[in-house]
Amino acid sequence: MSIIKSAFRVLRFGSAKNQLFSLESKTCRAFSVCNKLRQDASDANASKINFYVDENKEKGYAILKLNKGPVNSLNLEFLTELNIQLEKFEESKEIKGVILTSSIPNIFSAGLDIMEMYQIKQDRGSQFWTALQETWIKLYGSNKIYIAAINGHSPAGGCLLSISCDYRIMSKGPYKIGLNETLLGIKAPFWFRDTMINTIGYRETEKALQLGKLYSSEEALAVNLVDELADSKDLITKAEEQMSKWCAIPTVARELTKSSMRRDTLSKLIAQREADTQSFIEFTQRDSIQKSLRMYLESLKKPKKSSA
Ligand SMILES: CCCCCC/C=C/CC(=O)SCCNC(=O)CCNC(=O)[C@H](O)C(C)(C)COP(=O)(O)OP(=O)(O)OC[C@H]1O[C@@H](n2cnc3c(N)ncnc32)[C@H](O)[C@@H]1OP(=O)(O)O
Repeated sequence: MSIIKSAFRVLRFGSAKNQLFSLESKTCRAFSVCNKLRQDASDANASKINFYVDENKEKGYAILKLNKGPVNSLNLEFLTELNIQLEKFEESKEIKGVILTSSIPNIFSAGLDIMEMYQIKQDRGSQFWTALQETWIKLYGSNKIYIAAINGHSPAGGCLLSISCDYRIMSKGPYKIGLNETLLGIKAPFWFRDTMINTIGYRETEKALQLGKLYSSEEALAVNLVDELADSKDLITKAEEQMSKWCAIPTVARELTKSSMRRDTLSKLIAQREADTQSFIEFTQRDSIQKSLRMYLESLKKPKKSSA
């Protein structure tokens, strides 16, 4: 939204302005549908702490630590809470940037909660998908600086969260990151795909998405899926060093540059959010998809084989 707003300020006249205005108002309508949901989510989760926020107003940035055990899987309530927090950051005058990480050792995020796609009612499915779209629009379209400190596994939706940031540092270790949707029998949505293309390029994305490739941290560095590796103990320090560097850049120039790079990709989804939600519902209701999801869920729940 903020990027759309910045773009709106720059493109004062002509059809581009009208187009952005229409995109913005569609987005606002979709956001207002979520307002009740947000209230429900904050009531239901009043006693749980699904993330921690550590704001350092003096330095001008915050650290947001995902904390929804066991694996930070993204369900409707969690996404709704996150969206509220992202909005708070966006509105903050003191916060220039956010380091996005996880408090769960070895796990950044396991991606979408598969239970939100398996045997769900249409209403819930559409609320879930709308909330996910909103998270991506807020993160990818943010005027703030987002640095992902990827402290562990980051498949599928977890990878999307990190590639929606401006810079990624990943812990060295036996961790995997990538868009592995085909391994679940599903196709990555076009906006996941486009964010990946913008990060690692067309050809690498074409291979990665078809193969459902999960990259090791070294492989991820080699294809620019992440920008830097760090020992786990140094991850946050390195992210803070990087954040100081980004914060030192003149704000308006950086924001306008970011928005000019991301506007087209964002506009594509903003222009067709409802159709995209319908397509998610239609796709996930297919018997073949439900069967694939069931098998994938079973494989996750199988007792792990001993490596000895
Ligand atoms: C047209 C539109 C189509 C729809 C497109 C939607 C796109 C989808 C994007 C997605 O994000 S789908 C989710 C993809 N995620 C994964 O494939 C990751 C699966 N998880 C793992 O590989 C591992 O859990 C892990 C992240 C590597 C962590 O391993 P670890 O050994 O530490 O933990 P586990 O024992 O495997 O898991 C603990 C516990 O959590 C459950 N779980 C794991 N991931 C998910 C998940 N994504 N959703 C729901 N539940 C998950 C796992 O089953 C275990 O449960 P219990 O056995 O303890 O009950």
